[in-house]
Amino acid sequence: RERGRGGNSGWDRHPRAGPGPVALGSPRVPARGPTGARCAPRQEEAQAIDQELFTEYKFSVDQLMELAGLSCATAIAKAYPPGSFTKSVPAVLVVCGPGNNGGDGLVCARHLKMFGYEPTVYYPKRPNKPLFEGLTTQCQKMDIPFLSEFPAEAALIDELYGLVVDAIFGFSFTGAVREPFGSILSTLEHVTVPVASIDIPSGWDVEKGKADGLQPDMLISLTAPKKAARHFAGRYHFLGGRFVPAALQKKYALNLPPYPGTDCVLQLT
Ligand SMILES: NC(=O)C1=CN([C@@H]2O[C@H](COP(=O)(O)OP(=O)(O)OC[C@H]3O[C@@H](n4cnc5c(N)ncnc54)[C@H](O)[C@@H]3O)[C@@H](O)[C@H]2O)[C@H](O)CC1
Ligand SMILES: [K+]
Repeated sequence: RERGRGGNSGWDRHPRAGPGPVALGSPRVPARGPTGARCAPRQEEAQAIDQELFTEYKFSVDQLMELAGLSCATAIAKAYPPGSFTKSVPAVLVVCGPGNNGGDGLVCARHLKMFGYEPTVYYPKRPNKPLFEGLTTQCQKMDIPFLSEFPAEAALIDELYGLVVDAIFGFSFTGAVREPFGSILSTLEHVTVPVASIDIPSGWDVEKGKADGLQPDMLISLTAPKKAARHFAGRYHFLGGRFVPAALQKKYALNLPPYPGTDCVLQLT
């Protein structure tokens, strides 16, 4: 399947409410919306908002991760409904990293299973913490397989799966990619099935992006699109993580576009 190039999502210049289902293969053109919005947290700012949600607003990580992962599965179901897969089953490979982005991936995998997909998880570096152990057990108890090795060839991923979820790194990624994630990302850069990245395309500098790095077909920005999102050129850009209280949005001048109705995601492009 050819991966779309929808152009820069332009969310920072033209944020909008963009409800409605998406047909695979029909890239959407960003609508013109109100200008002057500023919803591009820098890396430290994204981390500060995250911390404030925990320390001042007394949310727990589990709560926010559940909402983040649910947003990701919901956005995926809108862009790639199970019936749009060309394979006999809607098989999805979810690649999870060592931090909270990886936790979002585990939650996303669980909800994808609930939505009728056949997710498989690859989770090579598992933190020794009850939260991640619990999320792993939940997936295992739901008959979600965990791979013991990453497929060596991109072609094998293309053959077995119709979609890859990139939950390797989020807003705390810095420096050069360390193994085993360097090899994993090199393989993922060559797959032809769509890649959906959670929060930030893994391996990208959180602010500057990475021109020769992973180029996902979908980006699900959580809380607010990060600075690097302006370099996203895939077809689908969604906003998820509808949990930032109005006062916090105001404090950081996030100027987020309104979510439609009771939806937990908003399509930006
Ligand atoms: N407030 C929200 O919007 C929420 C966002 N969530 C998600 O959490 C991530 C950020 O999670 P965090 O644990 O801070 O970091 P990461 O997952 O990005 O990664 C940290 C992890 O990665 C390792 N690491 C860092 N750099 C490298 C490198 N160069 N090579 C190899 N490994 C690296 C580091 O050691 C850590 O182990 C955010 O993006 C959202 O996806 C939460 O779900 C809560 C709500
Ligand atoms: K990611």
